Amino acid sequence: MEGTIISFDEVIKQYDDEEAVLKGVSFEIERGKFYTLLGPSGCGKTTILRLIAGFAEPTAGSIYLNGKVINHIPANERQVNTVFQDYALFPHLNVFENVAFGLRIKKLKKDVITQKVQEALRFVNLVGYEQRGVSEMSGGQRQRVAIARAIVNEPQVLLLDEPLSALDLKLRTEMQYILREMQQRLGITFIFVTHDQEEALAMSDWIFVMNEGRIEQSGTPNDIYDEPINRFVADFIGESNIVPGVMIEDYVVEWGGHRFECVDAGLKANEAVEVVIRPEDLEIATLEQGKLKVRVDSQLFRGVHYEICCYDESGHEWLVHSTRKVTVGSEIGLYFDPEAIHVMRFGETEEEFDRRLEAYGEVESHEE
Ligand SMILES: Nc1ncnc2c1ncn2[C@@H]1O[C@H](COP(=O)(O)OP(=O)(O)OP(=O)(O)O)[C@@H](O)[C@H]1O
Repeated sequence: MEGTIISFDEVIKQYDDEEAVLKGVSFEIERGKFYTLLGPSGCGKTTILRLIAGFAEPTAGSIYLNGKVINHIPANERQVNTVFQDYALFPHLNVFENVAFGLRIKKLKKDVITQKVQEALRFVNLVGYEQRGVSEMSGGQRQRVAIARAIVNEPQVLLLDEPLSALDLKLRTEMQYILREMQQRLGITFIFVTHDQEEALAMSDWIFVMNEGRIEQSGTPNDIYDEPINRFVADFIGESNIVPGVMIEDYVVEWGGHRFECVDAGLKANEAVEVVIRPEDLEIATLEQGKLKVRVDSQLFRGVHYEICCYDESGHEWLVHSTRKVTVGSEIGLYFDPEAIHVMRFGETEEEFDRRLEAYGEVESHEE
């Protein structure tokens, strides 16, 4: 079923007399997609999950589930389940009993419970582990038991609070694939919390980037990576080179005393802007071919690429990811395509950014 399943309308959450943890958050979640709340520690991600689950109530604003306000509906009456960071499994129970727990509370018949638990275990690939104590399992296996326990209740929404953070890198990557695949097979809406930007980019249909109780930007992983709307998002999602510049006119931006062709438009002439170029979009070139002249300061081998730190004539630092090795101390050129430049307005909000893109689209279609 398509359509909105959860929405937040200007939700504020304040604990005691302290500064609000959520400062007016609005968003819509569509059925059957994989959403990620991404942001630094303390920005309010877990608070959003707690509000959706019913473990906390908003101070102001409304939360809707299937079109109905659920601000005061108790947690056990919402078709929502949570997988916590520490899995919250019962250590003294075996796998079967951990997964069956919620069903026993609902007093379902024994054979129905067995059938549902088997189905959930099949889903997470743990058939045969029914009698195993959860304390005798690996982190990844325990994670899968926690997921089985959540999906056995057939929730409409599954909330996952940093479920992979306790795993080592290899297992985490493996679980990212498994979770993503599981979400697509189940067709349940997943709302996943992480502070790991690579994890968010790899797994999500849609990302909300949060900072200090607000959503800074929302969009597909590509939107957010390619078109960050401000310095916070550009810095938080991947590594970026950010320089102050001036928009001369549509498709021409200037910084460090040089003008460059770009693909951005819709800003005011002579407007002060910030220019973003990703390190992997800078190519090592000769001094003649390069658009920027820089001196190589340091170079680190990172396995797939070299991470090269350079400085231009005005002392600005440029980070380059390249498979080519350079000589530290040498002068080199850096080449980039006009598409590699992304121009951001200072402190632009998401609404302003959307309006600018829309206005720009109208200009484009007039010209056709
Ligand atoms: N029950 C509570 N009482 C008072 N303050 C709280 C409570 N729960 C959370 N907070 C505060 O709310 C802010 C946001 O916390 P939240 O757990 O939502 O952030 P987060 O983005 O999930 O962070 P993390 O990634 O570290 O879990 C923090 O400053 C936290 O100290």
